[in-house]
Amino acid sequence: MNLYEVKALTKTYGENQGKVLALNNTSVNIEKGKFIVVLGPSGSGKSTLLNILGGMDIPTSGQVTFNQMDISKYNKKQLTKLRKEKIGFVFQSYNLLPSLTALENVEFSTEIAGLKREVAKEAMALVGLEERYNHFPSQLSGGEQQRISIARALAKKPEVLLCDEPTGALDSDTGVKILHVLKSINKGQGTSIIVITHSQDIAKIADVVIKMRNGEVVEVIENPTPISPDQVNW
Ligand SMILES: Nc1ncnc2c1ncn2[C@@H]1O[C@H](COP(=O)(O)OP(=O)(O)OP(=O)(O)O)[C@@H](O)[C@H]1O
Repeated sequence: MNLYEVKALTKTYGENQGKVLALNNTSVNIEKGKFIVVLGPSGSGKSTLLNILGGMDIPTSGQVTFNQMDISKYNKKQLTKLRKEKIGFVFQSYNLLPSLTALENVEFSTEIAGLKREVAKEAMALVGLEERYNHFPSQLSGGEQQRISIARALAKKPEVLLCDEPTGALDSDTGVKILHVLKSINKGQGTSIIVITHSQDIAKIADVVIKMRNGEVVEVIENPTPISPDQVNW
């Protein structure tokens, strides 16, 4: 079963001489429930693709379906609802609200999604931070802040977690811990996970690697034997 079907997707930014072709008539299917890595050099269109999959940006042309729904035709209101209810985002920067505690940051997301408050605590437990409810972001390490941002993304019970370089700002030990958290959510909750990375080594933990170059998906590689995050050569 496909979570996403991307057909002939093109995205251009700017106009005339300043025009940039970020995605160039590219197609790919993304299976449900998998741990997917999108791998490619800087400027190859990874973030642009992820932003369109997450309903944060709209294509110039082409089609994107999410659970067979054509989200490339969605208006702003429909995209907001999609992001609010179905998609969890994790970025390299944690984007936590500094004046809210860890738990309040996570509850914020639960409330927006219209779920019960307990879901926030469940999400904190999934990332192993039950003991940090009342800490403010400034009192937490980078890795802990990233785990809170993952909990916040999980606190709306999303179908998919879209992660743009989630370990980009972390040292190797902390990065490995974050990859373990993402893997355990994928295996334990069945949440589909899509991670962007430049790293060939991180890509080895994925079930499927989508390789991008010059705005196109150039290869989709199934990996029957993904390695554990502990084995990643950082
Ligand atoms: N909002 C924007 N306005 C103009 N150009 C953009 C915009 N966003 C992306 N681009 C351009 O589109 C191309 C693809 O960018 P994108 O961020 O998708 O690549 P990427 O593979 O994620 O790169 P990186 O790994 O460096 O983040 C780049 O040439 C980039 O400069």
